[in-house]
Amino acid sequence: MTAVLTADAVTKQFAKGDAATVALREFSVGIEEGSFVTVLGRSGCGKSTLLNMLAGLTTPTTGEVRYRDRRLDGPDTDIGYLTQHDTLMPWRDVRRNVEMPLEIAGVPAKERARVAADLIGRVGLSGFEAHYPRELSGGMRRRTSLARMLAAEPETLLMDEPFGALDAQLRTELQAELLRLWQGTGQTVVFVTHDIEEALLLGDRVVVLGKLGRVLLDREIALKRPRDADDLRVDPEFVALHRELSAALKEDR
Ligand SMILES: Nc1ncnc2c1ncn2[C@@H]1O[C@H](COP(=O)(O)OP(=O)(O)OP(=O)(O)O)[C@@H](O)[C@H]1O
Repeated sequence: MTAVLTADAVTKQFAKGDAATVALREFSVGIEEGSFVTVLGRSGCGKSTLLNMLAGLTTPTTGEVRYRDRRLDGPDTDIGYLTQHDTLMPWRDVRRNVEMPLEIAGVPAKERARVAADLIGRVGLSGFEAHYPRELSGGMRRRTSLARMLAAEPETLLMDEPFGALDAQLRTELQAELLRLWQGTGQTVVFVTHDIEEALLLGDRVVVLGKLGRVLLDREIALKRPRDADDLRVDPEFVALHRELSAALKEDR
């Protein structure tokens, strides 16, 4: 098994005036190529800080992050990042938002339009190409962001509670869509969530974090795919895993 993305004893400390906050202490992980890893943890345990470091956006205070055989010390076009909050350009419509990474990469206009149309269709937004972000619902904005991230064809996707702000029904829909889009691509995904069910529904492996990013549990999830949220809830294997993860989270008081 090859780890494509690794964090080796990373510590992140933020300084503010004379005070310092440690967000993550001596954290290590190896993410296998092609796997879907969910990182589960309570608010404030350092999940976003970790993802920012895996994205090359934040430099660790000590330790290092490596992508393939190189040290990551800045953003990398092989790594896509879907943040918690919308970062769509308000002055660009859906099509032009999705085309943005392709524009940056210098892809010719015709090819950009073709790729964007295909992705917009795949995330279920056909007919909304000319809508601006303010004219879309929260779920549609998330879909646009997802399409924009996929347009760059990153090998690795980092996702920070991307569906956290959505209602339960929409969330289930987007989780299913994400799995559909991911399956068979060979892309590596690191998906951060504070929701046990989401972590189990999506992941091949769940890493449970406690305070300061302490690894409370690192568990393979062998539940059969495709996974359906309604079926899973009554699956004894899922129920047992849910209990195990819930106990791990409680352990960290
Ligand atoms: N830029 C920053 N400056 C100072 N402290 C920070 C900064 N970013 C994060 N922290 C601190 O680091 C800790 C971890 O924050 P982080 O956002 O990584 O947690 P999280 O697990 O993603 O939380 P949530 O689930 O609420 O988003 C917190 O104590 C936070 O206050």
